[in-house]
Amino acid sequence: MKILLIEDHKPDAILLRELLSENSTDQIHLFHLERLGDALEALKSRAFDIALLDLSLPDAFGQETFRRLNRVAPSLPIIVLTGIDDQELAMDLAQAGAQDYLVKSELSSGLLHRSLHYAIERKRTELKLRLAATVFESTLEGIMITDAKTNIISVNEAFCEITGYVSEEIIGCTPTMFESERHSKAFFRQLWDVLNKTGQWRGEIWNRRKSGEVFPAWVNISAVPNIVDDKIGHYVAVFTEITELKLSEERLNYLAHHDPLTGLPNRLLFQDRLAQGILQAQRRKSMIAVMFLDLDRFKLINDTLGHPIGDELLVAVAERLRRCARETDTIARLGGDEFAVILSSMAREEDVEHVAQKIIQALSSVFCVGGHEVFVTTSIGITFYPGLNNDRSKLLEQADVAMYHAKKHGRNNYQYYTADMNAAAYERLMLETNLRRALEREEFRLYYQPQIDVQSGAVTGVEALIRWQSPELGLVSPGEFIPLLEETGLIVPVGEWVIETACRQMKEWLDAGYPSMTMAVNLSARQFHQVDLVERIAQILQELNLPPELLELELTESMVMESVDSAVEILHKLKRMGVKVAIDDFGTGVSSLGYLKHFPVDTLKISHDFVLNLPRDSVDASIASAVINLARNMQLSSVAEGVENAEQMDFLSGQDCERLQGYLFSRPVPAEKIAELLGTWQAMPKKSG
Ligand SMILES: Nc1nc2c(ncn2[C@@H]2O[C@@H]3COP(=O)(O)O[C@H]4[C@@H](O)[C@H](n5cnc6c(=O)[nH]c(N)nc65)O[C@@H]4COP(=O)(O)O[C@H]3[C@H]2O)c(=O)[nH]1
Repeated sequence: MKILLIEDHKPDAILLRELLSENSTDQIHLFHLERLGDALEALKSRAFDIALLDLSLPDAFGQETFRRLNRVAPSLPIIVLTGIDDQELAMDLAQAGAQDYLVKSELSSGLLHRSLHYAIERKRTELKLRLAATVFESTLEGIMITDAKTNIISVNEAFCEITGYVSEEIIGCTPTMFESERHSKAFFRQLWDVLNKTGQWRGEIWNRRKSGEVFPAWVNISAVPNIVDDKIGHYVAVFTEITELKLSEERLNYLAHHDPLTGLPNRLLFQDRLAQGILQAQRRKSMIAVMFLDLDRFKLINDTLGHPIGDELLVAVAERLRRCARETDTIARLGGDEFAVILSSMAREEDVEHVAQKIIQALSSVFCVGGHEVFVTTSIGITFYPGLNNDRSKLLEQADVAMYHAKKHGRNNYQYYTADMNAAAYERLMLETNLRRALEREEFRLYYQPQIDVQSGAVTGVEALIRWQSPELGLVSPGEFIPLLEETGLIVPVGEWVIETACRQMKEWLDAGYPSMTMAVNLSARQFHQVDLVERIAQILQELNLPPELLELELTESMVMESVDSAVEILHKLKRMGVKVAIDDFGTGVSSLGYLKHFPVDTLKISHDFVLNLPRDSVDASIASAVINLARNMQLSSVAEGVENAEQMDFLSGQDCERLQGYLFSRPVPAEKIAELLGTWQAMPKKSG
């Protein structure tokens, strides 16, 4: 024990030293100083367990002596040494924080040792309590302490702040004063059960503030046993208010289920409501209707007036739609300009007709958006549950298919899903529906198949071949969807996308330092006769700063023969621009060789139908060599496609076909693979011979 003795009276100091050394079980280190100033200085560099302080020193006297020492060392226990007449003063000092006082004339060794131990212990407890009180008052968590009967005996400042009461209004009451009525009796029963069994309960409780507002808090309640009998003496509840947390949780939840633009439920919430609606319809033996709406001409408005106006229009449409349905119905925005409605608990099918008409009517009046007056109409598809097909997962699809029927029926009308929209017709319609969206959703991909120059064995060109990466159907080949694109006219925008994407790709390869190659792109009949085709191509090439001769457009004979005059005109325009033209599948069509000389084309492409059985099939062999010869004589290039084996390759290169294309060299592959191929191909030996 390290003791600081501050005593100027030498005999007293000697006496104390002697008493301390008597009967001591502790190791005593006594550090004796006669002046307070010296003691204060010593405290700066040394630590002591306790101080024994005489109140009359040469440089300090009375209460002041204690106060100065206590101020400098507030955690040091101090025992005051007094004379017999100073007892009153000593008691005052005990009040001010001294741990004990000893009358010098009454000192004994035992008393001194007991007092030292007691003083040190008391100071330690006092410091601990003071720390606990500081924590209690300064913590951000609200703390409430009750007795065993749940009468509140203490609350901290934070608790008052959270609840809005002052402590006097709370003390003596029970926690029921905060009840929010958000929890059942069973909830509290279980809380008490757990608390009494385990001594602790943690969870979320909604309470009520003085203002009446309810708020959520994370609460940790501990049962504190009495020291004496180990029975529960107090309950301590610590409250962390989580209103902010709850709000952000609710906000996140809202965002996950709503369309941020219109505030309407999104597809996820729609599906959820649909599932609930179906269950309810089953229970109540009632009916629900699902409507699928798409705005006619929205894309046009969006493209011409810009996206911000398009967005404004969607918000206005959502608002009008909201007014057409009841509280219990759901109106959702599925994406883009597509909306869906669930009409719940319908008594009769005719009710839906009424709503559909109301919607058409509501949207038919002019919209004023961004200073523009615009008109939109809507096509609506309707289906029912229970209905023709009780497959719940197909309800939205059925309404979607019916909506396309409405579009086909001249838009601005509604159609019910009917049985004849199923099976093949349904499949086809679904395909069409999905194809319509594929471009917007960026589901088309271009694959590239290399063309090998027979002379050098190098890749001198690629053919761009479209694929559709459909989320529902997987990777679809063009044979399955090009005819439908043609039929619906969608081939025009899709074809333009193909040209642009292929050109961009070529530019990328050139910029990356690969040798320049021909990019062959298929054109469809409808695209070929598109009025601004040549201008569009010129624009794309110019924008990308690409040499036009690197683009080779593949046409079929029938496309050119369909209307020869206009075809010749277009071909001349392309020729003037410098773009190359190949006749695909040459020999399979109806072209008269006589016409060929009028057509400014650059390449004849031999169909894989003729390549397939080379060289054994003598008819195919003579057609293939005739086409190659014809090309050579007319100074045209020749390409054979569908080369799958070495015999075919040998025959064709033997006939001096210029370029070969087929699985023997590579299947059509994504662009990255071509880059890889180009890296290795140049080093490959020439294939023929
Ligand atoms: N059996 C066999 N087949 C081979 C071999 N090498 C290549 N092929 C396939 O033969 C087709 C050649 O294209 P195509 O005659 O222009 O015939 C194309 C073309 O007419 C059309 N097409 C493809 N992409 C487009 C496009 O972007 N626009 C238009 N309008 N039509 C396209 O779809 C047709 C089919 O395209 P794909 O399915 O990609 O089929 C491609 C290709 O994958 C081989 O060694 N053996």
